[in-house]
Amino acid sequence: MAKRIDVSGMSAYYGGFKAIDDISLTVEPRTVTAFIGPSGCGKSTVLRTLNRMHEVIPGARVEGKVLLDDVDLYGQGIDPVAVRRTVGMVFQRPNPFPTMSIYENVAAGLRLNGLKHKGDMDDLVEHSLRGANLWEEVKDRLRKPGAGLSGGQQQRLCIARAIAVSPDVLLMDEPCSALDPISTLAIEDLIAQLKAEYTIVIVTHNMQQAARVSDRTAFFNIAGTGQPGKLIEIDDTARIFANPSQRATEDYITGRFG
Ligand SMILES: Nc1ncnc2c1ncn2[C@@H]1O[C@H](COP(=O)(O)OP(=O)(O)OP(=O)(O)O)[C@@H](O)[C@H]1O
Repeated sequence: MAKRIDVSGMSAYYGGFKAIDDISLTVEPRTVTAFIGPSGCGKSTVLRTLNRMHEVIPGARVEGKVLLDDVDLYGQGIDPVAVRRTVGMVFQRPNPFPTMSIYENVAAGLRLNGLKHKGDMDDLVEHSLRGANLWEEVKDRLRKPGAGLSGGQQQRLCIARAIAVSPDVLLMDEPCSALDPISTLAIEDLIAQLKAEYTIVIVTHNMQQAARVSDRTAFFNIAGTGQPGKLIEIDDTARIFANPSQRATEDYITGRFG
């Protein structure tokens, strides 16, 4: 059940340092939005505010609103753990649970959600691994350690783990930056398929990747070291790459800056 994300007037801090200033943007259900911009402009920080991972860092806080459909994720009585179940995340480095088997990596979140029935578990594990385009490669070695897979397979395992608990949104923080080109293409194909069911936001340093996988692109920038990151513009990806409305965006995507 893909949901719409609506960020308004959002600023994010690390202690006294304002890392993000007054961001507003909307992400429609069943679309892929890419966050691009130079290092330190706050792409990962914004991503982590979308599932309340930002505040895990001591002293970090968020101002403003993040709505998932009509629910304010920072509203009173909202459980951050429940938010993280609804808004799944895949990280830069594949991080399967190292001591767990392939099967258990996918099953772990389902067990936390209280699922006990073995037949249901088997079905959901298979469904999630198929959803992550990994089933055929691992179906005969489900009880082997997840850490024994290749980097690209491990990242697809992490995606299987993330989708197993049926999130509404998938956040991906440079999911291909540790992968070779073939594994990168496999993940990009997967993102194109997952879009049918999820709202996806991906941080990437790779312009071609943003152009290939996303419907919308958000360009962030910073005025200088120590300054907060700002959203410069968000628009259809084709437009951002062909005819952006801001000069800074054009300079960045044409490689004149950043
Ligand atoms: N845990 C942290 N504690 C303090 N400051 C942080 C922390 N994480 C990030 N920052 C700062 O917040 C700002 C934004 O960082 P962030 O990682 O969001 O940028 P980014 O655009 O994702 O960068 P990159 O492309 O290099 O990953 C930077 O100035 C960074 O130094």
